[in-house]
Amino acid sequence: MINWSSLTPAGQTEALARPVMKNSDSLRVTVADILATIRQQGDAAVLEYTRKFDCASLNSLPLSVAKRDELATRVSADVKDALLVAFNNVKQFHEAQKPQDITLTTTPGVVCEQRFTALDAVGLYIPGGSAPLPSTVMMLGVPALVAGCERKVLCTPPNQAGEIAPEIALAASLCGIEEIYLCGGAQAIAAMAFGTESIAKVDKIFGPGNSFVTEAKQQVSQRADGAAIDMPAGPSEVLVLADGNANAAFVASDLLSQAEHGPDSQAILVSDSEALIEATKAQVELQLAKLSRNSIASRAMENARYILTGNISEAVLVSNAYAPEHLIVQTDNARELLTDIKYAGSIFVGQWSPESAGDYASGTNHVLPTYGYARNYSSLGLLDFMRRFTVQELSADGMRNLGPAIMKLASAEGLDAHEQAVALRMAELEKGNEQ
Ligand SMILES: NC(=O)c1ccc[n+]([C@@H]2O[C@H](COP(=O)([O-])OP(=O)(O)OC[C@H]3O[C@@H](n4cnc5c(N)ncnc54)[C@H](O)[C@@H]3O)[C@@H](O)[C@H]2O)c1
Ligand SMILES: N[C@H](CO)Cc1c[nH]c[nH+]1
Ligand SMILES: [Zn+2]
Repeated sequence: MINWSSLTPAGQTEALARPVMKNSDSLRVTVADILATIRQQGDAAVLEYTRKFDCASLNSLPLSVAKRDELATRVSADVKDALLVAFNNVKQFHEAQKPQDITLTTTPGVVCEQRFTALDAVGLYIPGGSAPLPSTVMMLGVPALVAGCERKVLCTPPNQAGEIAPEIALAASLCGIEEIYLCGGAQAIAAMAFGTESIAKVDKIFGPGNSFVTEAKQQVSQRADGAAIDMPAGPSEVLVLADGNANAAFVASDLLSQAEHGPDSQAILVSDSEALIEATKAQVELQLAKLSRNSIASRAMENARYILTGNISEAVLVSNAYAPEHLIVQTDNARELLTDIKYAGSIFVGQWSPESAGDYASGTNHVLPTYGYARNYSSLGLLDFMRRFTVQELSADGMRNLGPAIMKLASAEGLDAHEQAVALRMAELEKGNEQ
């Protein structure tokens, strides 16, 4: 247990350090090598990396729509029903995010508009190294569907049989995704960003993944010939902020639900109650022993932090300093604390709101900024799949009204051609030529 007030500022920074950031230099080099190889060798290199990292020997990357649909029939009826519940909630919540166009007359005769249009080609990365995630298909596929993106390209690592999980196939079919490629990791990101013989380049890449995927997304987004990305969404994180009245079993289960994603996941409990921290630790041991992914979760829990604060206000400050991907608030006055919480990807309020609800089925998006990027990035939403652009139209009167101000500003900046573009029109209007 870490006693927050006994730490120096440097100690506080160290206590909130993310574990995966430590080997970032070698990660950068490994990923840069993979990207360069895919740019030079295309499909052949993607297939080779797939053999190496996913132990799947494939002859080609696409998975046909017929195969997608055949795999989807293997999903059991109850899982299909649950997927439909989740699909409908996620769809409703993202449909509610549809933006309104704006049309405004700023000066008589000067009309300004803001319009929205769907991105053409989007790349959807679905992690699959450790667990196939059909829920992530919906978190990316539903907003792409609601936005109306023309091409939806899904890449996910194949299993050793060279297939994908039936649930991923069904979720893809619900979202109308017809282009599926069997590849994962940095090589899949490179293939979508630069294009290969079989995968045409996309405009923007979405989706979470491990540190190789996250680093690859960062690198392709920095190249002119690469692609835009949604956000850095890497290994899962959860911070639970709880007071002495919280249910220790609930708190432990929330910490473990993220720990089981991967050994690099991070789980943090911040509380003003030493008793709650001790009870949670005991619950973690009890529950951990029964998990099927015990060894993964145990390794992640080696990086877990239990932080004791003087009061709940200080706990909120700790949470803001960490800027967690998920913040679960289990205190008596959970909703009241919302006004003081500045940075978190998604917030779960009260003891009946486990992170699992948002991960699967409540309707909010589970693709969220990690590594502290919740400070300046937002949770994924419909607008990320759209472009915003403006339109303007000046009538002759609009030109008469606004022209003098434009000419004055152009002249002040010493930009004669700008001034002339207005002056020529004003001269025509003075001659009475309005057509
Ligand atoms: N932030 C979010 O919104 C969110 C949502 C869901 C999942 N996640 C996270 O996504 C991650 C999924 O990770 P995963 O590993 O299960 O699947 P993944 O699909 O992200 O990664 C698997 C790929 O990693 C590559 N890889 C593995 N070892 C490698 C190596 N030594 N060198 C180069 N490449 C290598 C391989 O290409 C493999 O196909 C988890 O950390 C989970 O917490 C985050
Ligand atoms: N917790 C993950 C986001 O960090 C999303 C997820 C998918 N399946 C279960 N959980
Ligand atoms: Zn999860």
